[in-house]
Formats: sequence, C-alpha cells, structure tokens
Amino acid sequence: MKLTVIGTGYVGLVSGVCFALGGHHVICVDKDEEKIKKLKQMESPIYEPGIEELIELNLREERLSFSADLQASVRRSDIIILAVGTPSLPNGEADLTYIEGAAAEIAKAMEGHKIIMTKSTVPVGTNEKISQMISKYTQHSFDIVSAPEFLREGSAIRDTLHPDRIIIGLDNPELEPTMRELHKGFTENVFVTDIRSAEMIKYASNAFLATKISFINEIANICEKVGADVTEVAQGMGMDQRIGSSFLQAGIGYGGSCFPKDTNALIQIAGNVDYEFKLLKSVVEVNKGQRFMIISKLHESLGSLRGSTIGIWGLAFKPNTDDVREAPAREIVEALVAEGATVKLYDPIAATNFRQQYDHPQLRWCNLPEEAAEGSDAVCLLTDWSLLKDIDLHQLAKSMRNGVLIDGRNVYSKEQIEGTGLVYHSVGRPQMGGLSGYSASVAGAV
Ligand SMILES: NC(=O)C1=CN([C@@H]2O[C@H](COP(=O)(O)OP(=O)(O)OC[C@H]3O[C@@H](n4cnc5c(N)ncnc54)[C@H](O)[C@@H]3O)[C@@H](O)[C@H]2O)C=CC1
Ligand SMILES: O=C(O)[C@H]1O[C@H](OP(=O)(O)OP(=O)(O)OC[C@H]2O[C@@H](n3ccc(=O)[nH]c3=O)[C@H](O)[C@@H]2O)[C@H](O)[C@@H](O)[C@@H]1O
Repeated sequence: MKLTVIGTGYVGLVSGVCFALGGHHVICVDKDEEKIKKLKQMESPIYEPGIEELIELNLREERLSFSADLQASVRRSDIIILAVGTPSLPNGEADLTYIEGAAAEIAKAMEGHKIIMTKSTVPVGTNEKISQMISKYTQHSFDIVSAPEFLREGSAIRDTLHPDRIIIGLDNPELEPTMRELHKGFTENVFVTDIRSAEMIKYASNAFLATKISFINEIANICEKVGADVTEVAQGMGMDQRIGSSFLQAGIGYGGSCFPKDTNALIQIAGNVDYEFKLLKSVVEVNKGQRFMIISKLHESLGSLRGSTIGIWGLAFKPNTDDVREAPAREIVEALVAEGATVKLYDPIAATNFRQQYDHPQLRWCNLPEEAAEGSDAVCLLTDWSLLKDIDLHQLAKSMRNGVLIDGRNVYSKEQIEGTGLVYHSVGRPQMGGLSGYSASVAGAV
C-alpha cells in the first residue's frame, strides 16, 4: 500500500519505518525542514534504539522516503496517517492546532479517495471534527479511521512490530480488511470498534497505567513508615494475574510527553460532560508530589542545601530516550537551584535537550556519572539508565564529599550497598547507612 505519515516525531517516524519494513511504500512528511534534511542523510532527529539502521535499510530498498511537501505526498498515497503532536493547552485540554492544520492541508491536496488514519492521541469526538473539516475543503470522498498508538519511547520499534494489540476505530465496516492488511505481520490481535470507543481506549489505557504508578508510589510512601519493602510488595502483588507485575515500579513518578498530558486531557474530557474524574485527579496530584521526595530525603540527610553540591544522574523522563518533556528531573533541579545548591548534571543522551530548555549558572554539565559525583554531598539517581547499575559504589563513596545516594528508581540492591559506607535512600525501602558525622560537617561548611 502507499502511505504518507504526517509528523516525523517519536510516533510518526517509528510507524513509518515499521510500515515500510512491512513492505508498504511510505513517505514520511514533516513541516520541519531541518528534520527532513537530517532524515534524508539517514540521521534520525530523535534518539530511539535501532531507528537509524531501519531507516538505512528501508531507504536502500526504496520503500521509504522523506519530504517536506505534504500536498505532493498526499496525492501519491492511498492512506494518510496523522502523527502530529497534540500537546496540552494551559487548561489541560489537548491542543488540536497541529491536527487541524494537517487535516486542512490533506483536504486541499486531495484529488481522489483517501483513507485518513489518526495515530495522534486525540479527545473523543476529534475524528468526527477532522471529518467535518476535511469535507469543508474537498468534494472528494474519504474515510476516517482512529488507530491510536501504544508504543513506548525507548522500545518503540519492538512495541510497534510486536504490539499487544492494535485498536482500529471505524464507522465504515468495508475498511476492516484494508486495515487488517495494513497491519499484517505485526499481530493477529486486532480489535475493531467504533471511532469514539477507539479514541477513549487510548486515554483510558494511559490513565490506568498512570494510576498503577501513583498507586504503588503511595504504597511505597506507606512502606517507608511501616518498615516494609515496596519492591517485595510489588513482586508479591504482581504474582496475582489479575493485578499483573508491570507498571508497579515505585519511584519519583511518571513523566514524559504522554502520561502527564493525557491524564489531564481525560480529566478535561470528563469535565466537559460534567463528570468529575476524582480518581484520576488524585493520581495526578500524587504524581506531582512524588518527585519532591528527593528534596525531602536530601534535607533529611544534609539539612539545608545552601552551599551544598548535588550530583544528578539522569535527566530523561525514562531510560533509552533523549526526551525530557515533563521529566521529573526538571522540577527537582529547579528546586535544588532555588535552595542554593550547585548541581552537577549527567545524562548519557538527554543532556543537550535538557540544557536547551533549562540552564543556570549554578549548573555544571558532566560527561560521566563519576564526574557528577566527585566532591558532591549527595548524588540523586533520577533515570534508571542501565549503565548506572554497574557503577563501582565503593569508589563512588570515596570520591564524594559526603556519601549520600538518593536512588529515585530503586536501582541498587541491598547487597550492592552493604559495606560501601554510603548513606542510601531509595523509594519505599528501608534506609541504609548512618547519618553520623554528616550533619556536623555540613553545619561546619555553611
Ligand atoms: N511519544 C510517544 O511515545 C507517543 C505519542 N503518542 C501520540 O502521538 C502524537 C505524536 O507524538 P510525538 O511523536 O511524540 O510528537 P512529536 O512532537 O515528537 O512529533 C510531531 C511532529 O509533527 C510535525 N508536524 C506538526 N504539524 C505538522 C504538519 N502540519 N505537517 C507536517 N508535520 C507536522 C512536527 O514538526 C513534529 O516533528 C501525539 O498525539 C502523542 O500524544 C502516542 C503514543 C506514544
Ligand atoms: O501515549 C504514549 O505516549 C505512551 O505513553 C507511555 O509510554 P512512555 O511515556 O514512552 O513510557 P513508559 O514506559 O510508559 O513510562 C512513562 C513514565 O512512567 C514511569 N514509570 C513507568 C513504569 C513504572 O512501573 N513506574 C514508573 O514510574 C517511567 O519512569 C516514565 O517516567 C505508555 O506506556 C505507552 O503505551 C503510550 O503509547
């Protein structure tokens, strides 16, 4: 089939590349000409493991091309896939400006029948609005399909090629065979439903996953007070198949371009029909507070942070991505700066993106985790990059001014910490190491 994918972000680029791998002819379009220029040189504008190899393979086999010309690409394709951003407006609602802009352009380009498939996450009823909008600009016939995307950044290619399920929302049943054919080879698990239900499945899924995270984080906070270990609790809970073991990893809360935005959007979708989604509001509140436990734990160990040096390991909202949108690191670093700390930052991939969004004279940029730790009073691990698991913790303790390690993602085991001399705080697990001598040394330094 001939496809145009509009938007070469995390969803559009990965989908385009994977559809090309499935044997379709794909044009990936973006209005950002810099991105298109890079892509034509086989350079990915986003960091996603494996993407550049697949771009190269598909270009070589002439199934994939890149273009900034939306209208010409639409004319050459049968199926147009919308994968543009739907960021949050200040009131939490989804901003549909990019969707509307792209829809208008598609309509103006149409010279015959097209199938328009929405992969962007859009509020219930949006596909109907897209349909009305397109009808305003063209006399040609078209079909609308809602095909929400469930990939995760960092494992986007695997998630796309082997999804748990594919959701297809349509109101013209004749489209079903074409949609099954399009996704052939990815999974047999294709669930066909109406458009509004498909739109809702996307928000409900993200909201449910966010709820699991806030739930386990509250359990973690209680564990700390009653002397239980949340990793043991989560493991024991997860053995019940009705609960499942995934998304029960306690930590500093969820970030990223989707959970924060989509939970707020669903609260608004409910609010627009006079329904107060109380549970989801609490999930969001719990998540907002959770990241600041890093600051409380620093206070517990160090007292005032004025004049202290704090190392930060991890700026991305999760490992294996360069995405810093809504990363918990941002608010934590800002709070440390406001409290008068010098902050030494390290991230293997996301530092450039973070620095473009936030920089300050109190920040020091480091190329290695050891560099961020050296001479610091405390190190806070905010992203569970796998390379951090193998750090020599004995050496770490020796290189720091005060060996406080705050592990916001429960990366280290008790065995790894024992004997290092580190004062170790994690989330929902017992603290290890003493505080002796520390408070006195900070008091002396201030
Ligand atoms: N990032 C993720 O992991 C996931 C995102 N989603 C949803 O997919 C959608 C896209 O998300 P991302 O890929 O993260 O966005 P992104 O912001 O990384 O990429 C969107 C791209 O669309 C381009 N664009 C905007 N308007 C355009 C137009 N008229 N013509 C051509 N290009 C245009 C932008 O220049 C940008 O490159 C959002 O609705 C998001 O909620 C869904 C599942 C996963
Ligand atoms: O709609 C979207 O954009 C996507 O949002 C999430 O994917 P993503 O944001 O890429 O990453 P996740 O792996 O879900 O992690 C999100 C956040 O939750 C945190 N998290 C995740 C799992 C967990 O157990 N605990 C936890 O704190 C992560 O650290 C991260 O900050 C969903 O998992 C995808 O299915 C969905 O397609």
